[in-house]
Amino acid sequence: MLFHVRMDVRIPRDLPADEAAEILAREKAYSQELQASGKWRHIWRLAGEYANFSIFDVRDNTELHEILVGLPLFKFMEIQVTPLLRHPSSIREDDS
Ligand SMILES: O=C(O)C[C@H]1C=CC(=O)O1
Repeated sequence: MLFHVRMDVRIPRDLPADEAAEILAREKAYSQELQASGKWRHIWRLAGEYANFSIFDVRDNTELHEILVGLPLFKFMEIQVTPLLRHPSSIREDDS
């Protein structure tokens, strides 16, 4: 199942810099591992925002939920999820 996910990152200004750096390093490793697995299919930065648009390709809602709650930055994020399905006019082979 494909999902579009918007993640807005809100790291508190008073979080110590070393703690923030450690969380961001774990976040990057976690994200890149999931990208390599194919479950996190795309990620884009939103210009001018500390946010991303991502596409996940996962088994079901439960797997997506487990991935999202496992994000090291999860407690500092606002997340919006939109389930996607193939458009009947699509000519692409890889969008379902
Ligand atoms: O920077 C972000 O958009 C938040 C987060 C998502 C993946 C990652 O490496 O960081």
